[in-house]
Amino acid sequence: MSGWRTFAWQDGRLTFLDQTLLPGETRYITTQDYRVVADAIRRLKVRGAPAIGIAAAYGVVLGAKELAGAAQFGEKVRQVISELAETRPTAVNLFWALKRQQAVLERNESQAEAAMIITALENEACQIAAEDEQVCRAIGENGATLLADGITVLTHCNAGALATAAYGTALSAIRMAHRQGKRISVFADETRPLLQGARLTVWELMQEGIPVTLITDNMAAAVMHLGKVQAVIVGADRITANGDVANKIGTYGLAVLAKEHGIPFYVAAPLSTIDLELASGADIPIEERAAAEVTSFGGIPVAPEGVAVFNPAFDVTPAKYVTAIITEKGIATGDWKRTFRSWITPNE
Ligand SMILES: CSC[C@@H](O)[C@@H](O)C(=O)COP(=O)(O)O
Repeated sequence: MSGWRTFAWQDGRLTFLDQTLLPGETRYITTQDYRVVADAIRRLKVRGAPAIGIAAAYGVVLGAKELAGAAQFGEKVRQVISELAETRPTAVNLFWALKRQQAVLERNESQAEAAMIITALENEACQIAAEDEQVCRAIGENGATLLADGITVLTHCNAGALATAAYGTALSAIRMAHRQGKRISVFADETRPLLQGARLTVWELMQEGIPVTLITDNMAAAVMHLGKVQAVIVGADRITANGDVANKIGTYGLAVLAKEHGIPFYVAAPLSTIDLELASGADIPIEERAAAEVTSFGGIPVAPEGVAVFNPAFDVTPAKYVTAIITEKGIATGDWKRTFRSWITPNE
């Protein structure tokens, strides 16, 4: 990637790229305050399921550092974990990463001093970030096997390096195929209301020299009908035991369209996005965001004041529309529950 990183951890400070300012400005925020991390997750300065988990894991470290020396240290760190868990409800990676930090706290709490617990939490956060980079690389290598030379793929939202520690998930597959010398072109949906496709996916792909064409969300049906797309590949915020997939609002429509046009619909995600505790997509909490995201565009009002707005940030694609789920362990093409169980050991 061309000289930018989603995260850096150095000398007890977290640095992250403010994604709300892209593509106009590449500005990093450096903080020692977990509240700044929580706020960044809420406001989508850090966004994308794996990236939210990584940011939250570092947030726990920052919170614990601030509490070093406080009475009832363990209890207070648990409160920081709860606060971070309140930031966004849909991406399960957030809760997966916080559970890992909670487990570190609980393993060390009875015999270790605060300083040792903080070191253990820091090691775990760095491990979560390092693992994500490896995992995304593996997802990309597995996903690239599905992308033939010369095809055009359509993607939605941003499932790229910005949404992870590096490489991305859906965009990792595209990246790896491109790096292998395959000629892959991309249609990027703009992804209303917050334009992750236009602002972030296009930015990432253009920096890597991958041919990308921007379309508005309502053009996807037409480009498929015109025979311009050979595969759809998206990321996920949560995948349930039966293979249902929550991802950015608009994904479900693309899956239905892909089926109608006989186009494969691929989902690329790490195992940390699979939630075996939920039986189906109906159980996934779907975040609803502020009306202003819909009633204005780039800060300019585009609807009469006071209009009623429904603004779900995600939708659920039923498993029957999913051709394959690409993970770091391999590619699932059905029999979801059994395949996921064979990949995920309890507590992983
Ligand atoms: C690898 S990121 C996968 C998903 O998190 C991504 O597709 C998505 O829906 C992100 O939504 P966002 O609201 O921008 O956090």
